[in-house]
Amino acid sequence: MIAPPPVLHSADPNAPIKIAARDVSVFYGAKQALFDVSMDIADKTVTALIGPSGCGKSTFLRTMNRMNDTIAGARVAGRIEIDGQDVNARSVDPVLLRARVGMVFQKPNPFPKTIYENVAYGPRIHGLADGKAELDGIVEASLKRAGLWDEVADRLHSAGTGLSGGQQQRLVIARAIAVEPEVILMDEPCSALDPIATAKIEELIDELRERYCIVIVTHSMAQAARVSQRTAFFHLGRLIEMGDTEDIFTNPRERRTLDYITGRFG
Ligand SMILES: Nc1ncnc2c1ncn2[C@@H]1O[C@H](COP(=O)(O)OP(=O)(O)OP(=O)(O)O)[C@@H](O)[C@H]1O
Repeated sequence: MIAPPPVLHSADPNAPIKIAARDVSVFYGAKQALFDVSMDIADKTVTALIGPSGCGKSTFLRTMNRMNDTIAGARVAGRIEIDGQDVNARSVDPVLLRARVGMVFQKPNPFPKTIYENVAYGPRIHGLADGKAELDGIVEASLKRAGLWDEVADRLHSAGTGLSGGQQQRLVIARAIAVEPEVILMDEPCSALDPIATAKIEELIDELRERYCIVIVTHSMAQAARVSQRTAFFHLGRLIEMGDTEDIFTNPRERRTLDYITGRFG
């Protein structure tokens, strides 16, 4: 049997619940991809979603900021609350929701604009800055928090797409941070990166959890063990079990979880 990866950080049992999902199902046309998923996600914690390809991790992640709304034929049933507010309520503006619940994708996707504009765009359209000096301050603070400032301070007006893959991913994280999110969703944020860039993003995720609720989809169990405090294991569209990362990797309750983390399938 393959030994489970060592878990680096333990969960805080007192962390308040930020996101509550109840009986969430998702359909793509006639096909049901997610079945009655219920889960509480703690604030200021990194929660990893793991499971074999096609098990519904990304689909579930997208329910939290209504990104499934953008997929033709997708339908979400059940309830997702963030701080007690139903994210699917008619009164919720999905654009504002996606600022509160930012998202980082597998492939870095900076806008075809300068580094400065990538970060300034969101605060500008959401009216978060009163004048140029304040906007400059937000750009600098966001790039610093994303661990990128020192590498780009002297070229803020060059293209964001000219950065390395790892730098672009940190730029995208700075862009998400700039609009003062509460939650950051990450869908395999390191899968297009080399090991050094991956290590930097993982360090950053660990720093960011002091301020944000972070949910990360990852194919790498070693990564889940390194960055998360809570882990949810999905299989065939169902949540099989969720617990402290340490428990999931050392003492899972379910046979399917054990088989997955020990590499018997996946
Ligand atoms: N836009 C879509 N249209 C139709 N079916 C979809 C769509 N997106 C996902 N699915 C299907 O829904 C199921 C869950 O997919 P999802 O991408 O959520 O899984 P995943 O666990 O994130 O997979 P992976 O690890 O491969 O990214 C799969 O059967 C997939 O084929």
